[in-house]
Amino acid sequence: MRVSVPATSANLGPGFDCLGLAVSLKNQVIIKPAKFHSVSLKGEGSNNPALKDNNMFISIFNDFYYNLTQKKRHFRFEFFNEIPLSRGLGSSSAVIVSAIASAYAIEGIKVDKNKLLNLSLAYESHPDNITPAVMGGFNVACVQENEVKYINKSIPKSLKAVIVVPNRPISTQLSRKTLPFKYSKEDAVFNISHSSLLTAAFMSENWDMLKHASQDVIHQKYRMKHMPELFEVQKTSLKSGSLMSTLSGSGSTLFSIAYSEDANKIEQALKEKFPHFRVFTVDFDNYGVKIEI
Ligand SMILES: Nc1ncnc2c1ncn2[C@@H]1O[C@H](COP(=O)(O)OP(=O)(O)O)[C@@H](O)[C@H]1O
Ligand SMILES: N[C@@H](CCOP(=O)(O)O)C(=O)O
Repeated sequence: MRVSVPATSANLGPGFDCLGLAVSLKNQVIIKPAKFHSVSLKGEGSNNPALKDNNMFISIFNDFYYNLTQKKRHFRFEFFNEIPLSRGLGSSSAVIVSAIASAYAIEGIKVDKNKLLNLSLAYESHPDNITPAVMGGFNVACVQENEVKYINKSIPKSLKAVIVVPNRPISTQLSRKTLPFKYSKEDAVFNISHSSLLTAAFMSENWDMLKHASQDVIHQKYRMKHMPELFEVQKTSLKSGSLMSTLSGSGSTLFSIAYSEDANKIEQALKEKFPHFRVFTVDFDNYGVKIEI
């Protein structure tokens, strides 16, 4: 049984805790029944011993598996991770979604994507990462009475994501603590209007509007000041032709969207200026979690 989940970029500037999209960078896990518990880990996180001994995927999987079957069994878990940890690309959402999907799939129990999304909500209370991780594409989501209400839309092949991953992680939990407790009415209006415009731009494929619509005043500046180089990354990306450039989730990744034909030029400019950061270009993912039994 194999499950793969895409990385996600949440907020997209003004859409704090409500907008997110999926990119074709994936974590994959293969699980087989076995005589003894064993774990193999390749790719991101493979040099982190804690992920072998105390793995969030395995504890969520075990809880769900036991609740579903009332049985305790041993498995071999083979992880192939492409999503960098704690860099704002939804690594924790990918773990949550894939662990729950796997517990169902290993027993051959079908779980529809809406149910999977709402089960994931118990572990990740803001829906802007889990929705694209499950559904793929661009997503607008909110939570009402413990249920995610969302609308999603595919992103065309004519766009690519240019991603800059700094060498320092940022924990989502800690990063949220650096944000103000209160905002002015002006800041609220600024973000509501820009987030609405950004949503309309994605829905109508009005890509030239992204640059104007992706502005935010409620979270990026507070977070990016802890890594001031990110302001330069953002400027360089926009100057080199990206359509928008925003902090990915809570950071530290800077995420840009570009027309496919401009992506290479933007990637090269960023690589030249920020040789100590990882810079790469990927497609968008319009499918979301994939379960193969
Ligand atoms: N591949 C993985 N396997 C197990 N746990 C993971 C994995 N990726 C992330 N995690 C867990 O999620 C935490 C990172 O979550 P978070 O700070 O929200 O970062 P992100 O922005 O990448 O979602 C890690 O410290 C680890 O506990
Ligand atoms: N809306 C959340 C998104 C966190 O995304 P992550 O990928 O950094 O976990 C926030 O801004 O805190």
